[in-house]
Amino acid sequence: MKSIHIAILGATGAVGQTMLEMLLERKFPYRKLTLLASCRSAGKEVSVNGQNFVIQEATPQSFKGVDLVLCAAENDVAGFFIPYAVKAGAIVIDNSSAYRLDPSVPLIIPEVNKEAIKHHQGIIANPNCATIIALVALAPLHRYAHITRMIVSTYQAVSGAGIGGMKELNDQMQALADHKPIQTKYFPYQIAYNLIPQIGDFNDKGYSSEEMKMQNEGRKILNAPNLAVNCTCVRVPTMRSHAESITVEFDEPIDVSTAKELLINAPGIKLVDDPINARYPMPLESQNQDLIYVGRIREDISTDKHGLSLWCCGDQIRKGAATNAVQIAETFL
Ligand SMILES: NC(=O)C1=CN([C@@H]2O[C@H](COP(=O)(O)OP(=O)(O)OC[C@H]3O[C@@H](n4cnc5c(N)ncnc54)[C@H](OP(=O)(O)O)[C@@H]3O)[C@@H](O)[C@H]2O)C=CC1
Ligand SMILES: N[C@@H](CC(=O)OP(=O)(O)O)C(=O)O
Repeated sequence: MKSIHIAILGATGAVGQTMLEMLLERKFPYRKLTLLASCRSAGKEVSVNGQNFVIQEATPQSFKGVDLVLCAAENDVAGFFIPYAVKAGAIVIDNSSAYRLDPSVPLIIPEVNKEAIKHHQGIIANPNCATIIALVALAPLHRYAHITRMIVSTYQAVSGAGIGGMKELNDQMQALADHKPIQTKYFPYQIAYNLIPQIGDFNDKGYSSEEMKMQNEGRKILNAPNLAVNCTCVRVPTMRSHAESITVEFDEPIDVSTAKELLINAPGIKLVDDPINARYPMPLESQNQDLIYVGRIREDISTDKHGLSLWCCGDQIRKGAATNAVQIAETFL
């Protein structure tokens, strides 16, 4: 693809705005850029790096002549518009979970399984943000010794729920400071000064939809249908950058120093692992950038199987969504 007309669907949202920033920051060589959102935003101007862009209302006709669509809308909006975009001949890189488990749709993290892009039939899916963060950190280890089991607890920032989630935390902090009643809309309970162990709906075994993504998407991305995953996802009152505690079992021995060596040279990772000097990944350090921070790497002392535990943090709007999608788009240049 030489001279690209690219569109962002959901361009006013947390992910869509960051996609726009990433296209500009990474100097993506587009010929034309179309920004689409709901009728509520039509005509609004957005400004990024001193450049102004006007938002258009998305309609089924919006995709005529578009080569690439970066979709940053919720499942129902993505599910409605994407078939029109594909019919119009565009390649769609979708951030929603609408198509992720469709066998005809590659589910891509460029650092992990870029080669699968070539099987696309018009749609390429961007994985769940917590899954991207975990797998960027784990893939270099998995290439050395296969991961057979993962036990994960996530600490997910409010921005994972979009622009509305960030506003809700800010508003609640302000209301509490002003001794006013707090409002909840995006989260089921007060999130300020709280933790909420629910992201998505629960299945009949008691796991939330967010927790099942780590298993189902992880198996597809790693091409490991028998990978055993037990995940607990928690919403925490941080603004940006998810954190994860991960314990993994491997089919072969892998010691802590080998794991550190593999990670220090791996793309997309910053190893911050010096606990004696209180250096470990934290969301305030990993936010607003694309690197996944990994640290606290240690032997799993609870088992004599080959196990390691680690802790990682990553900005889920950047590498967990917008940048991952733009990296996929760059493979079409
Ligand atoms: N936030 C995150 O960390 C991550 C989000 N994702 C996924 O990315 C997608 C977007 O999430 P996020 O940016 O957080 O959400 P936001 O709520 O911040 O943004 C939603 C976007 O969708 C647009 N939209 C809503 N309804 C329509 C419609 N009828 N027609 C066209 N556009 C519409 C909104 O436009 P308007 O402003 O006009 O309403 C807005 O641009 C979701 O699928 C989410 O699951 C994936 C990984 C991480
Ligand atoms: N659900 C994630 C963000 C997200 O949108 O994920 P997904 O695209 O898988 O729904 C969170 O709330 O932190």
